[in-house]
Amino acid sequence: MPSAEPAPVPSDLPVPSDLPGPQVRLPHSWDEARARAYNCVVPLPAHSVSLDQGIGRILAQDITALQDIPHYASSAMDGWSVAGSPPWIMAQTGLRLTAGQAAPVVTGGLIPAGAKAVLRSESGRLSRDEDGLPVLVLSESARPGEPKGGQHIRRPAEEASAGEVMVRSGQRLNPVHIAVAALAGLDEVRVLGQPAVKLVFTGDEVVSAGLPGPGQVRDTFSPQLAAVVRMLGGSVLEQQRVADNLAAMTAALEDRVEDPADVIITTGATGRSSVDFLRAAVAGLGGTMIIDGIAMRPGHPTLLAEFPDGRLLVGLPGNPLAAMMGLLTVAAPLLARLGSRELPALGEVFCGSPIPESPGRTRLLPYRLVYGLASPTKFADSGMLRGLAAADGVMLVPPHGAKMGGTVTAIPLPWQLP
Ligand SMILES: Nc1nc2c(c(=O)[nH]1)N[C@H]1C(S)=C(S)[C@@H](COP(=O)(O)OP(=O)(O)OC[C@H]3O[C@@H](n4cnc5c(N)ncnc54)[C@H](O)[C@@H]3O)O[C@H]1N2
Ligand code: MOO
Repeated sequence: MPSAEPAPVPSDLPVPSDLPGPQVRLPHSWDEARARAYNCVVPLPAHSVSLDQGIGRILAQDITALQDIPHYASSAMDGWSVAGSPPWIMAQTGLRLTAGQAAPVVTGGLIPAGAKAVLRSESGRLSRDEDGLPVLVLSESARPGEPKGGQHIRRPAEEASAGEVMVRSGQRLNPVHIAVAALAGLDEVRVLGQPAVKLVFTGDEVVSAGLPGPGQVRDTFSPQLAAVVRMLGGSVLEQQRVADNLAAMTAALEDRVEDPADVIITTGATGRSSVDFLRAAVAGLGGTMIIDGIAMRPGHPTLLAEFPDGRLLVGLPGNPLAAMMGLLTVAAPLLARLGSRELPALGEVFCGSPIPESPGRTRLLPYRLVYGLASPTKFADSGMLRGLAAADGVMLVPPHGAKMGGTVTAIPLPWQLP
């Protein structure tokens, strides 16, 4: 007898589409999802790091000179510290000079008290006076009037006075700023918090080298995601591949002391079929969904969840372009807020071709600017990357489409930002 009940779905097979098609309303519009990702967290606290760890970080406190820089008068030339007019007799090193005395000095060396100038070695020569005593005289190559008062002496506080601000808070620190911090007398700098990110890639069919066989695909995430996450302000702690099963994903998402990530970004397994185990792993670890599906294409399965210990998870779809669009929509604002930065600015472009409606979803289309007009690139299906590689930005086409010549919002690409 045929049963009235539907046949049970074997647990190892994908459930046929209960994923959102055009008829299913996804919980968040693109704008809502982006705002939610920014607003669901607070900035990580500022902290002190050693100077070498400070490069590239954003300064959370002015760098102030702890003493005068330089803090003593020093010579800018190899030669002699001198007082009064030539000839000079040699004084004992370390003692105060009186008029008519000189003492040898090297570049950077301490200028003795009483010295009025430095005579560089080319401009002086050792000689003897009428009594046969050694004296320093001007050489033939000395310039007229040399040495002038204060010549070749680096005065104290010439570069900064004690207490003077040398680098302002808010500055992204380059290597020279770090050298200035050392000059100011600091051993550490206080910087804004920076989210630490762990990347977790799924896909048993994914191969990381060579040519993939039938049913396999070459990994397009590990070569690029860490770099893009860094451009978005995250520091990448590690990248990990996990097998396509619940236990492996659960283990990768568990909190570990040796792996203190603020944010975990996963790729793949975002579908709602029984083989897509990401949601099950999040639920099993007591996680809460903050964003579970976005009315956008590609990238609609992108999710954002929070674990009970405060760690965040961004789940990106496995399709390569969809993942990048999820990254720009959810990870970019999340990392910006955690790192105390503004919500990344959006731009506007003029649309170079009419784009038909697509009810219920925002389309994210990589575009190229041609004569000032933005035209969608080719090769921009969800599973492709060529279109994004060639793009000048990504257009946000609203559900009702766009007219040729009309303005549309555009997301700048992280690798094209100044
Ligand atoms: N019945 C339905 N099926 C699917 C729907 C739907 O609405 N109904 N949506 C499709 C869309 S849209 C997306 S996006 C994907 C999301 O799938 P997952 O996040 O579960 O991703 P996977 O199934 O693991 O992989 C999808 C695709 O991506 C390839 N992939 C994965 N990792 C990599 C990598 N490192 N490098 C290159 N390519 C990768 C993987 O081989 C698959 O081809 O679901 C659709 N299905
Ligand atoms: O919309 Mo899926 O997210 O095509 O890639």
